[in-house]
Amino acid sequence: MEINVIVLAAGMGNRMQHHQNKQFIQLAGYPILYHTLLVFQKMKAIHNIFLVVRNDEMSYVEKNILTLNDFSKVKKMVKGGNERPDSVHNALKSIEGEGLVLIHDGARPFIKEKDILKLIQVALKCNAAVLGVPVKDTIKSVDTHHLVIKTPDRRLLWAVQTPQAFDLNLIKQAYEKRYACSTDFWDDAMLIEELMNHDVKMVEGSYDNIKITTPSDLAYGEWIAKHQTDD
Ligand SMILES: Nc1ccn([C@@H]2O[C@H](COP(=O)(O)OP(=O)(O)OP(=O)(O)O)[C@@H](O)[C@H]2O)c(=O)n1
Ligand SMILES: C[C@](O)(CO)[C@H](O)COP(=O)(O)O
Repeated sequence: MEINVIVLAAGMGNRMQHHQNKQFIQLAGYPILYHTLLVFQKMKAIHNIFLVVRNDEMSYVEKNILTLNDFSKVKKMVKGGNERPDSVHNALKSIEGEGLVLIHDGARPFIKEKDILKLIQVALKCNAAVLGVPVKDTIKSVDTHHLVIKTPDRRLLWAVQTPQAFDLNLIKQAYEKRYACSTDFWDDAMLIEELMNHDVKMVEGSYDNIKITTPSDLAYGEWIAKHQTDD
């Protein structure tokens, strides 16, 4: 069974307000994207990595990141699209055959091997699984005037992360149908939930698996890099 990973690195990083793509910023001495790729490169269970980057950044990545280690599992660099789902769709089109695909944000460098393995085990059984953590804050739903509509039962709320793992054909079919999705969708699993009438299983991950999104995440990221353990 082939296990493929799509690593997404083609965003603009606007919320980071940095002159460079946020994935190229140094964290614990290496570019963020380097850390992310290395986790998957080192795993026996992972066969192929499809790295999605912006067209004008392909040669930068080739020269400045892929040369920092043995990244032989990176089978292809795929051109990113305007929005995250366009980037995912481009990558899915370049993966052939059958198997599992894990979709991961390049901006989540603290993903742990043990959580990926747990996710894969579940996805192999049920074809669609995501990593997440129970929310720590109380969440309120509000209307456009910020009037509180509802306070959902916190015990049932999880913050979803990546990787998200799917049977390759299932997620390909979902992406083919995505223009039929009437609402915006925020992650890949939402397409499976909304368009494929298929269950998605939540797998408990780690709070450290943050997405580097705003400048304060960099300082927190340095702290995580120093203190992270395998458990
Ligand atoms: N067109 C896009 C948009 C996003 N991504 C990737 O998807 C991941 C999650 O997106 P996010 O953190 O929102 O990144 P950006 O879109 O770059 O951030 P921003 O919204 O601040 O511009 C990132 O690793 C990003 O590079 C991508 O590959 N292609
Ligand atoms: C997919 C995701 O990382 C799950 O938390 C998240 O939804 C990506 O959102 P963004 O707006 O692209 O940061």
